[in-house]
Amino acid sequence: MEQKIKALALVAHDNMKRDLAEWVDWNCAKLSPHHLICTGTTGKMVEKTLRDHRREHDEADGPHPDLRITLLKSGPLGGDQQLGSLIADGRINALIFFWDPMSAQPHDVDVKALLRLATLYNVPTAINRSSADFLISSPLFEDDGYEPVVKDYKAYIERVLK
Ligand SMILES: O=C(CO)COP(=O)(O)O
Repeated sequence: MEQKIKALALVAHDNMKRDLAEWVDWNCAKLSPHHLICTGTTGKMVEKTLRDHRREHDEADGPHPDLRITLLKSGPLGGDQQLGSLIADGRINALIFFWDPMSAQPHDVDVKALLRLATLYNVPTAINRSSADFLISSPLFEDDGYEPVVKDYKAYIERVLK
């Protein structure tokens, strides 16, 4: 049976982009069937990595599905916020975000907001290579029936203000 297409968000800060490129290269076959949604510069790198991988491994891997990849704005120019908005709309199934623990970012508040929304909406999130390895190799990654539970915020929404 065909696997359901997931919307996978991929993001990396500049110092972590090499790590993400290696991870994407290693996981090309698992990622390729899905819709990849990336911040701008990360997306360009992910797309190049996947195309190079396919060119090199063409015969070994057999026919490839078309790449589905969406490039949002670059992170510091609003890409993290665009991704956060997609999460709030329930349109992201997993977030792989290799953020840089050693450098301050000009858009630190956006980074924090993105990670906050991913937590709030219980989106499976990986923040480094080992957690990304665990996420993509989990049987739940292949399980089309798995729906993360989102807390019921009805009481909060309907609270009476004095
Ligand atoms: O800054 C980012 C995430 O916070 C990533 O943005 P780029 O993919 O455009 O480099």
